[in-house]
Amino acid sequence: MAAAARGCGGVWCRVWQCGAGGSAPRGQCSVAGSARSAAVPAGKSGLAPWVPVVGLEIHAQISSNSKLFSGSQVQFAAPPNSVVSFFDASLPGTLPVINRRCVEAAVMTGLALNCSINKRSLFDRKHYFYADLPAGYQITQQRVPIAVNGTLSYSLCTDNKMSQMVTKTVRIKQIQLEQDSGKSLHDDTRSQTLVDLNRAGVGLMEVVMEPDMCCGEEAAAAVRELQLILQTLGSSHAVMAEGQLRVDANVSVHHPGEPYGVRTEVKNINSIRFLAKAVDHEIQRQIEELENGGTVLNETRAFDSKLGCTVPMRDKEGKQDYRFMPEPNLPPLILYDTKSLPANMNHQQVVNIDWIHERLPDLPSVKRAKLVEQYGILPEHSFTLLNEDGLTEFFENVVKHTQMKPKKVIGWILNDLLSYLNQHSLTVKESPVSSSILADLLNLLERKEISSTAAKQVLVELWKGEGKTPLEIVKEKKLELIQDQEALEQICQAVIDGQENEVIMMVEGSLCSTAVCGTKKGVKMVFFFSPVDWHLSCRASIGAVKLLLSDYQPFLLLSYFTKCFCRN
Ligand SMILES: Nc1ncnc2c1ncn2[C@@H]1O[C@H](COP(=O)(O)OP(=O)(O)OP(=O)(O)O)[C@@H](O)[C@H]1O
Ligand SMILES: [Mg+2]
Ligand SMILES: [Mg+2]
Repeated sequence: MAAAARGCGGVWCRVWQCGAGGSAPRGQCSVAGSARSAAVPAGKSGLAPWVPVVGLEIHAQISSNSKLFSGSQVQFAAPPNSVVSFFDASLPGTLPVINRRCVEAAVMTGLALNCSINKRSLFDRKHYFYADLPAGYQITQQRVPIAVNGTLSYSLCTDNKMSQMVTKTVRIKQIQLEQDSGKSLHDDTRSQTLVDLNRAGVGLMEVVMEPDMCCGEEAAAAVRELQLILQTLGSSHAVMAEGQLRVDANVSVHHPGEPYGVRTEVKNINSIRFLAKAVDHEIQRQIEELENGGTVLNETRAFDSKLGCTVPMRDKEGKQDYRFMPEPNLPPLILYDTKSLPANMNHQQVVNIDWIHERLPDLPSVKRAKLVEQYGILPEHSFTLLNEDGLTEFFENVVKHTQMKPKKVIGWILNDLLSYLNQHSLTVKESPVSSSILADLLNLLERKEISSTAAKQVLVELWKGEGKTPLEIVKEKKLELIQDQEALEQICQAVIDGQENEVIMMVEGSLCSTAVCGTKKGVKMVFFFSPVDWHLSCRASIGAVKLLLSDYQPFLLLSYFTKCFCRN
């Protein structure tokens, strides 16, 4: 299997072809790794290369206190069937009452995704039979949804380099309001299926994207951006692990210039990483199928994360007839804008699109631009800041409480804080070092009271979360920089006098510019000092002397340091 970049679309749009190199093993997605090559080897079939097409349907649970059409609570992980009203259980005689909050959340989301908001939308019944859908139908918006014709811009990096980012846009076909279903819990040991209706009737927004993407990486980046937007708006918590954001990935392949191929739909993917893998696997599977003379069925599949491949779902739907019909118990949903708002009504009595528009928070793209503008940080760093929940606030708090320049602060946040948190699987909010403690530490560094090597040592102590302040640790570990030149000279002299063998004294980093050579009892001494802050280097040198003499061949290190020195 070989893959290559499509000339016009840059590295992101890939053209696929089964080549002489043979197929990648089943279940492995070779997209990310191999798609960078520019050449397109001839296919087995001898036809033009394959173009993958990907379109997503994303179900976002609306963050609301109560359900879409009933007053029962929305509560994740509540005891089974503890938050179910008569309406949710479809008892006869119950009627839907629309939840204003859910409507506002959908309008907000539509506006944030540049959609046109329909001032008149309709509800329909979509019929299918499943144990966790007691009514036998779902109330959705099939004919006229609440929002249509939007766009979502998302960025992704080329060749795994954060510094080379490309921004792409996917069209949003529509956003529709609909009910979630209940959950079926299969107990294989007792051959039973238990039904939990807690989720039945929770408000969902289904965001339907046009088939504008072409690989798993793009799909993943688009969903991540959508997730950030929803979380910024507060219209959905969008936590995938809790099922608040579920993705159906539609995938097909075709030859350039030919109509789109038959699509398969990989249902209910609940992790961004799995989404990328599922899409890439499905593209590969379809190409292999077609190259081997088979056909792609219009079927529903699931992603098996253990095997890393998609598998047909047991409940193969084929072309299911949903018998859509207008929901007779709900009138058209009417929204207003400032122009159409009747004189005797205010925004509390109706949903006013303009009123919501004026109150939209800054979206992630705007926040990133502001971070770059305000703090002079690199665009790719603004992406990292927004990617971690709470990291932007952490960074801004540190900046507020330190004299260190934001450009330097970002290095400590991204290199030290983030790598520690990642290593220990902690969120920013769980960091043992708070933003104000980190700011205190950076202030000591900025005031040249400690070296950056010492600051890193202090940070190691701070991670232990023992409640000591950076200054206490500095004093305890005697890490202060000695500013008194005479005292420093005495220390150096003592080191020289104390050595019998050849001595190399190393500075911080490799920016050495001054060497002082001396001899005592015929022993050569070489010192390297930092050009900026010689006493700072001296301090490090003392530690280095011990290290060099005990752990390393002084001769080998000497040649390395001399190289450093010559370079400068
Ligand atoms: N040839 C294709 N290849 C890949 N994706 C496609 C193709 N044609 C359509 N799609 C995508 O399939 C999705 C269709 O979603 P839509 O909700 O309109 O219909 P559905 O899947 O039939 O309905 P349901 O909501 O019941 O799943 C869209 O995201 C669209 O971009
Ligand atoms: Mg759909
Ligand atoms: Mg679908």
